[in-house]
Amino acid sequence: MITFSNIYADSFIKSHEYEQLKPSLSIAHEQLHNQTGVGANYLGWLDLPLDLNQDEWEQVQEKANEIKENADVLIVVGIGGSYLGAKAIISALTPTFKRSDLGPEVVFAGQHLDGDYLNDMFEAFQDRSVYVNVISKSGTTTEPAIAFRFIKRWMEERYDKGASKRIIATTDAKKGALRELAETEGYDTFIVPDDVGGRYSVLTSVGLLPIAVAGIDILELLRGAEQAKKQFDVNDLEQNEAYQYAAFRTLAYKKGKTIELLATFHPKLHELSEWWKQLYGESEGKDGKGLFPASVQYTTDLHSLGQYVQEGQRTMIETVLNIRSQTKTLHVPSDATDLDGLNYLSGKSLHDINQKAVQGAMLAHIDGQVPTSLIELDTLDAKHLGALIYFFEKACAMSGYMLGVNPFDQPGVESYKRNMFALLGKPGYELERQTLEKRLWE
Ligand SMILES: O=P(O)(O)OC[C@H]1O[C@](O)(CO)[C@@H](O)[C@@H]1O
Repeated sequence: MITFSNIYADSFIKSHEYEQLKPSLSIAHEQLHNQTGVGANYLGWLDLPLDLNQDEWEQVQEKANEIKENADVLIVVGIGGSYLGAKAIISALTPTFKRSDLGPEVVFAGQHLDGDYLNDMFEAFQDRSVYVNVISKSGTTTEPAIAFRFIKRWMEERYDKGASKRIIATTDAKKGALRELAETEGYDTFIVPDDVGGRYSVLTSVGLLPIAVAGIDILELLRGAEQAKKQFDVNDLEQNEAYQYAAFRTLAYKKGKTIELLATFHPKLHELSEWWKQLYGESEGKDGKGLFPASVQYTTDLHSLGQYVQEGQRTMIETVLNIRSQTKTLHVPSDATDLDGLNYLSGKSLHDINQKAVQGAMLAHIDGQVPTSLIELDTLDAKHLGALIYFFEKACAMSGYMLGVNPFDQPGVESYKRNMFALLGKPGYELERQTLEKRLWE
């Protein structure tokens, strides 16, 4: 279902190096599965594919059905792990150009602080039936909290007391500002489990509700993850392709590479790259360590960043994420005049042409001394994406442990927040405000 190959990088990383990494991999595996490593309170994601009970799944699906019946639009309010997973799966599995007969459109808010975006949204959806899913595990994240204040007011102006029936909160089971607000307002709620961090939460109701509203089969997604769990929980480098990926990137880092580029050739995977960047960036980028996770979307970016990848500083590795087969594809028509010189491609599918671009780019980048690996899905569907989520999460946790960091915290994210609160004049930040303002230019 999912395969990983590092054969294209074997001149850069030799087989004895993988051999020598095996003890570290085994230790990381034991730490994860025996819950003896750092951050062991946040390992709930390891069992999500098996744990989601029938009741919970049915409640999510039932609420999704209600929204599908009554709404034209679902606004999902959240940032980071509270929206990236759902956005990734929905973009991958629904048509790029939305058709109104395909159920509610799922859109996102609260992922930045731009007022134009909210204004545009209110204008666009003024005459459409709207539901809102506000998602915040902590309940205190500034961007979604501010966006939700605006959206809540707008919903109340439109639906009066009926607004509370159209707003669903996904948050902590017991504590936090959003939990309190939801209880006061009488919103329906879903729970973010205590032991699952935001960036590992796509297979909880955080991701599953918006994904189900978009018409995607969430059971298939979970089945895919369950199958992946069997495959990627095996403590054996030869058998476990998630561990091979973790080993590849770990060894590349040890040999001085500082950037990992995730390259896709399918625009529908663009948002999945965004999800991947948060997963790896927040999990590994700490204590002065970690590969910087960046992404490119080919072939588009072969005409911009491709130049750098081919000939710029040799600091990166590339991980190509490819889809082997496409069910619906177009075939190049033949043309009597052949003025564009493309008749040599007549009858070929666009997918096959894209695959030649994958091969051509990989070989070129290998020649350009970029160690390149390949992750492949047989096809793009809910089951494969469920498996891919588990593959990346498992490889990320393993890489983090081998790197010697806590892959489940994100202390660095707090620094900008403290400064922003101080500069905004939040009570309690008076001293910091003075110091910061002195440092600012007039
Ligand atoms: O769901 P919350 O608590 O609003 O957090 C959203 C995101 O913010 C972060 O905590 C970083 O600020 C991420 O780790 C998380 O995914």
